[in-house]
Amino acid sequence: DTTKSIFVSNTAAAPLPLLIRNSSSSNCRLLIKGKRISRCTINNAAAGEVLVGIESPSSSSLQPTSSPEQKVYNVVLKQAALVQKKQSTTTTSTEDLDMPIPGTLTLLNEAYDRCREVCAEYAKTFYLGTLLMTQERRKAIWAIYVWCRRTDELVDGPNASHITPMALDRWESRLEDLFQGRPYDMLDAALSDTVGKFPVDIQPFKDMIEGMRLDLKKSRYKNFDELYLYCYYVAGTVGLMSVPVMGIAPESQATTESVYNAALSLGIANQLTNILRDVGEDARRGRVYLPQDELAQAGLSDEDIFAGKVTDKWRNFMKNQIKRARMFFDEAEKGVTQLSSASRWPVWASLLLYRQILDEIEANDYDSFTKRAYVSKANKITALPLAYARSLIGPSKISSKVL
Ligand SMILES: CC(C)=CCC/C(C)=C/CC/C(C)=C/CC/C(C)=C/COP(=O)(O)OP(=O)(O)O
Repeated sequence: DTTKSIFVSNTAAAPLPLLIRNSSSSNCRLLIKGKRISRCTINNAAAGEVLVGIESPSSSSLQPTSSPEQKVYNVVLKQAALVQKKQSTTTTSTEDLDMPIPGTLTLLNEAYDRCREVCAEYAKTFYLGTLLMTQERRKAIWAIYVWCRRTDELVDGPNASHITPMALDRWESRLEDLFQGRPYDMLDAALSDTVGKFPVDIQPFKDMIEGMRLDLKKSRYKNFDELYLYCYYVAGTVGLMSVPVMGIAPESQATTESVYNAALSLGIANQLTNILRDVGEDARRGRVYLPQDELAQAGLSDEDIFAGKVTDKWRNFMKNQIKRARMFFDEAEKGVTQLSSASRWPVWASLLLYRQILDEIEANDYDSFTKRAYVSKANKITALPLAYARSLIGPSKISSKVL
């Protein structure tokens, strides 16, 4: 196994090595060639310096799930295996033989229609993108979106202050029921139908609920390990849920696992971006979703976050955090080309648009305390054709070798 060393140029300082090794090398980790997902640790040894260390598991994934990314990686493997199993049995699929009970089809159509409305209302750009997908796929994405939104609303919505861990347990048993074909309400029925049609595993859904549990009891993250796990729970899971529906291009030679790793990275990148954008808003709710050890290394404390002053220490801290979020976007990019052609455009669009928020944070001189970085309409409009152009590039033998 080879060890690659590339350089990240960093303001005026000399370039510092960014070590990327693959899984069997010691002490360094990143998601390499689809072998495993990883997360990066940043040490700001001195102002302006960044060392992005990427450690690898010291042993195989058969070991007990001790570290966060081992835990996450096992979910990736499980989901990838399910997709492969489904692919190998599709020729004998009984899907079309299922006889709908009279009346259920209309109800189901209504359920999907309601999901469509919610998606169109709350995620306009993404909704437009889903219209490019096949009918079956877009309905499935709407159903997944609506379930995620409802889950998120349990802890973030108007009734959030009354939410108890017990309510989340009930939500989880509803989830188990719908996966077994026993939906509780109309919107659940749409998802129940979706998970019967596509090889979606229940684990990412359960993990998202786990993320909500975590959010109820935790408002500080000791280090990036802890933050990474949180980001997986609340956003990486969405990537894993989406790929079986979006589909991998039939001509793709990338491993299923590598595509899932990319999807996971996009979720993590989006969530990290969200966190960096919403520092002030979260602080006003008493929450700091930033790694405490990295804050301390940068000479910052919670008090500085609550005071909300943009200082050089803060700017340097943010530069490193933004760099890390961009690395996750870069990893995600490698997987988008492997998706089925109609799914690539909306994914590129969301990637390009969300990544631009990081540019906006920079343009705001890192003031995420009083400003909410957003992408202007003009920038949105230019991103869409760019996303479209990129979506025309599909898997090639060369790119699959890179993965
Ligand atoms: C890259 C490959 C192979 C596949 C794509 C897989 C996908 C769709 C990944 C994306 C996962 C995703 C959309 C995660 C959610 C992340 C997130 C932080 C959403 C923010 O939601 P809101 O809080 O509603 O956002 P705003 O506050 O910006 O409106």
